[in-house]
Amino acid sequence: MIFTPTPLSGSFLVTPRVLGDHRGWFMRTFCRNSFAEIGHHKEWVQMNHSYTALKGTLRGMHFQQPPYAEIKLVRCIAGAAFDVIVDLRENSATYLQWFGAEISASNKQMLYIPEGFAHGFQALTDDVELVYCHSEFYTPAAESGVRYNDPKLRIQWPLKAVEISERDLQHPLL
Ligand SMILES: Cc1cn([C@H]2C[C@H](O)[C@@H](COP(=O)(O)OP(=O)(O)O[C@H]3O[C@@H](C)C(=O)[C@@H](O)[C@H]3O)O2)c(=O)[nH]c1=O
Repeated sequence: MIFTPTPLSGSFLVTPRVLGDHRGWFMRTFCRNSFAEIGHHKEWVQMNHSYTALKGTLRGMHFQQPPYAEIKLVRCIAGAAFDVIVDLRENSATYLQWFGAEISASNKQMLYIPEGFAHGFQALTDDVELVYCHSEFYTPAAESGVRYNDPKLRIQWPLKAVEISERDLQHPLL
């Protein structure tokens, strides 16, 4: 597994080692020993899976408030997505900066998102499926978000945003 730091400290693009043979391929998507290299020691307590039908659909930007802040490990298993994180750690040198990367079923990359970040994505194809590992339980009372088009963030989404949920349109501006 290769951990490539993003410009936002503590977050990584994770490239699994794909072992191919005449049957197809095999890869490890999480290993406690490998992830210890980047200081990950928490347990995953929830795994989620979402399906997004239409290209251009945007979900985010989501996070949970402390004490339910969570680490997420996001992987795309069908289609492709532009995955985005925003650093919301007030004491961070990259506070309010964003980072985005294409994750897809074909590049098999994952994004490791520490606590203190908002996360969202835009579907780059129809029929996008994401799977998530979470270090905290879903806690509706702690759910929070920032607006995908907040002028203070100026996230460069690759496509016109469509099919945004009512909740995501209502997130407060920074
Ligand atoms: C996240 C979540 C949602 N739900 C419910 C709430 C709602 O009825 C339905 C759909 O939820 P949402 O509209 O929040 O789904 P979605 O917009 O896909 O939410 C996801 O967005 C991306 C960007 C993330 O980072 C994820 O952590 C998660 O917040 O599922 C759960 O039951 N458990 C969960 O863990």
